[in-house]
Amino acid sequence: MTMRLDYLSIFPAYFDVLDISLLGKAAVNGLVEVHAHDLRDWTHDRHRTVDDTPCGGGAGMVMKPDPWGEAFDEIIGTEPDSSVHVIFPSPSGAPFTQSAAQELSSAVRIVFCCGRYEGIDHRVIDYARSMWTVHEVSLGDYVLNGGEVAALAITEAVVRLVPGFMGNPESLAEESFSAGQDGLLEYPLFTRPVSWRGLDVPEVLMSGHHGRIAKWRRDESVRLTCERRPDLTDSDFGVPH
Ligand SMILES: CN1CCCC[C@@H]1Cn1ccc2ccc(-c3n[nH]c(N)c3C#N)cc21
Repeated sequence: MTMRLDYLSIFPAYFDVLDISLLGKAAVNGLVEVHAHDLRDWTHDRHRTVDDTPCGGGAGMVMKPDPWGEAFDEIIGTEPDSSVHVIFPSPSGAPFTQSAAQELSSAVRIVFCCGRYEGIDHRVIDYARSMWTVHEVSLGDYVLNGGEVAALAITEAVVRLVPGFMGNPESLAEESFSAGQDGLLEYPLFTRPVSWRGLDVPEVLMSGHHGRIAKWRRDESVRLTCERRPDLTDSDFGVPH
């Protein structure tokens, strides 16, 4: 089943990058289908206006609802369909998580609505909620200038989980935040040369003793998680005292 991805933005060129790397290969293999759209194509004035001053006053400009509605009609349609997932990146959205990426990886259709200025007229989101499955999500607790970078990050997190996308699906199981890692951060990685600029690969990893290697890796994951992400340690991971 091909996953169709649509991107609505006043900077559609942001999504040209999706033609390269693994994502480009996935498109070639028919796993995903990518369509980027210029929101200004649904304006009707000479200046192709997409914004206006905020009702109630305040700084900056707000994105007008009209172009979004007309773009929705043409790109998605005018009939409700809960199988269509519409994503609004927003600093006030719910944190985007690996489990959200996992859920979205089985979607047949995802439409990214990339706002700019101060944001999008809220009625656009309300209308979308009445028609499709809407996700207002945030990439993290910092401010970007628009939703495009978030849409790209979410795309990569989702598409890499689509069955058939990754050459070796087993590699997904050992990653940070994946279910198989018990919510722990990934352990440190090493490869050859064994000694580099006076720095050596931990001896245990060269021992060939799989049990000891597994214990070292688990201990390192617990140590790193306790140090860097105490918020993920909802229980005592048997932290070595
Ligand atoms: C700067 N400007 C005035 C303050 C409010 C935001 C606005 C810019 N802006 C407009 C649309 C839009 C969408 C997402 C984000 C965003 N920022 N940080 C995240 N984690 C984001 C996500 N995901 C920012 C956006």
